[in-house]
Amino acid sequence: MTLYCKRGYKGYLYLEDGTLIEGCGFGAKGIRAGEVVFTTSMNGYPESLTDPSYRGQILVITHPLVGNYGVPEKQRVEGILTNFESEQIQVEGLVVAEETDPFKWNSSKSLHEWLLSEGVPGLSDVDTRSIVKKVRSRGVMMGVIASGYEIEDPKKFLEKKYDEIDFTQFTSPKAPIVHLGNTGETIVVVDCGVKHGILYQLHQRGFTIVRVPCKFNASKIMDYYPKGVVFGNGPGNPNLLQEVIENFKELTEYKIPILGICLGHQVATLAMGGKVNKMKFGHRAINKPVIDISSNKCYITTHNHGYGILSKEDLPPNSKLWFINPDDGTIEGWIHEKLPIITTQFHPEARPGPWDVTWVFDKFKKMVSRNA
Ligand SMILES: NC(=O)CC[C@H](N)C(=O)O
Repeated sequence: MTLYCKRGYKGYLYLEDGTLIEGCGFGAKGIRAGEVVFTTSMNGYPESLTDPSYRGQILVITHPLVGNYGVPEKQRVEGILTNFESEQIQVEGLVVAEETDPFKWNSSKSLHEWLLSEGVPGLSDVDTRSIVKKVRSRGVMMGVIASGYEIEDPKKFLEKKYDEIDFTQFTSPKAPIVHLGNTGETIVVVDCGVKHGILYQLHQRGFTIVRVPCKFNASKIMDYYPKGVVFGNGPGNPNLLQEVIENFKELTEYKIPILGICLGHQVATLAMGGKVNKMKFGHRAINKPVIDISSNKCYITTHNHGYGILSKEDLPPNSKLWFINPDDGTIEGWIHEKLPIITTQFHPEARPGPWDVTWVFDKFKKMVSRNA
């Protein structure tokens, strides 16, 4: 059967296990390598594609039709984006079953035009379910995506392994960035590639936010006289971030309230003596259940992680299990018993996803005012 490609060019996905998948190219013509991961989110592609945690990854969206509500114009509150998670597309490439032109009044461009304008290759008209089945049974693997080109020597692109690259060098700001609030209280956000959804939740609670480069040390952080510190999400393998882990440890000497989210939760775990390991294929979706052990309530939450605390034995000493994932038993959050530290592996800010757990930010605010 001949493939009709509406953008006029073909595309390919090569998987590390030797599989070659042919489809249609869209977005920018180009070839890129990355770890192939999938999300089962039904919506929220503007947020997912701009989430810096996806740096170094080729994202497969399992929802069968992507692009129908287009791409909005950027909107901001006090410099914080309210409808994207960062300034640019972060994924290395995008794979979908079908991409479509938009049918929405506030769309400024199509998914195709957006990828084109940002130089990101897309692949459509492929069986995304077969890719997911492979990734689920073999575990995540590296891949090469090509749009408008054939992949002649895929191995050439696969010399570097995702787990060995510190992607925060691409996603962390080079100098501090300030977003003013109205309470006079400052929170420092250690920004390894923080989602604007996290900044927005902090801003809504009145804090002035100082985003500092990922590797800022504890005394430089304390120079801002913060009331609390947030270690946010970010890309790649947390075990490579020794400097950030050391800074976290030093910061605990000040006994300042700390909230760790996703990569921040992993850094906190490693700093406090726990273990974080690679998962087989991770959690990426906007409908993942977590159980709050303290209340026995289940919440539906947003996830995007490929590493995690895989069992209770890997929790840091002196920490109390807070959230657990009932699907696979992995740890989704802990509370320190002696220091004011709380962490979540999931994303309490959602974006995209349900806002069931934004109360985690209220809990952090209470910790901050108790400490004031
Ligand atoms: N969203 C995140 O912060 C992801 C953390 C880490 N890069 C992981 O994949 O597990």
